[in-house]
Amino acid sequence: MPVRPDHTHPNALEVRGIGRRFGGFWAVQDVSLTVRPGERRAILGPNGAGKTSLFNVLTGDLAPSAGTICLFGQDVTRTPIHKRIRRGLRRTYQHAHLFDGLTVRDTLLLAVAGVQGSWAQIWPVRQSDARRAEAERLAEVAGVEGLLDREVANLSHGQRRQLEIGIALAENPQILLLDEPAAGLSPAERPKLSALLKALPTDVAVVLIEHDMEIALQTSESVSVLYNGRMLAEGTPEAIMQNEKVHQVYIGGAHG
Ligand SMILES: Nc1ncnc2c1ncn2[C@@H]1O[C@H](COP(=O)(O)OP(=O)(O)OP(=O)(O)O)[C@@H](O)[C@H]1O
Repeated sequence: MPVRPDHTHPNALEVRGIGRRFGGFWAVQDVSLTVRPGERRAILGPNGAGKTSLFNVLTGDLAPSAGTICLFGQDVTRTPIHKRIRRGLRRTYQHAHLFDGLTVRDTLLLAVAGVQGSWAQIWPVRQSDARRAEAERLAEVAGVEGLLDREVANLSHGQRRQLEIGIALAENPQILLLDEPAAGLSPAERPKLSALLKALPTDVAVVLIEHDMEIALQTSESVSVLYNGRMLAEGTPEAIMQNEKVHQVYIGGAHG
């Protein structure tokens, strides 16, 4: 029988002593972190700090070499991706996973129907008024409501990133992991993404990997800084801005 996630638990995500080794090299080492329901947390760190590897372990894309992961108090360290999804965890990737030949509306309808991966290219989704309404609601949250009939191939880079966030919000996730949503955006597209992140539903915990310091600090209430696979510092955006160690390895120009 499926275990129902307890979404009233004080911690949406609890990570203890997580490590991930590639051969003899620890890409992530002894990382612990707690995220409350609805919290907005940024993960910063220079190139190669271990941010994406940590995300991959949290989602189940990669198995950890050490440590435990709990979602709403339930241990999911060895739980496969699709079951973590059922427990309310979603992610976006650094490089968009979208199908160019579909319209924005069809892309969101498929997400609402729970159709994922390459099935989305061929799956005949049954449309109902409820599904159409939900797809339109997601388009609005993601700021692509004016583009519903446009083919994905004809979206700008920024619009694709917004659509990805809309997809990730289908079926009301409780924890959203966003892997560099601002990567590759033009300076003009960045404020729009920042506004979209700030306007995400307040009950959804958002963990965001971001190189753009301004976006990360503007949209988050807490920040974790990784360096060489380890947690270097944690705190409010203000505390992180003033942290000497963070200045040395990250703000001081070490990031790419
Ligand atoms: N599959 C892999 N095999 C071997 N080493 C890997 C693998 N994936 C990541 N690494 C190494 O682990 C370290 C952390 O990489 P990771 O991509 O997690 O860092 P990151 O902080 O996300 O970097 P970036 O900001 O550049 O995306 C790097 O040294 C990387 O080369």
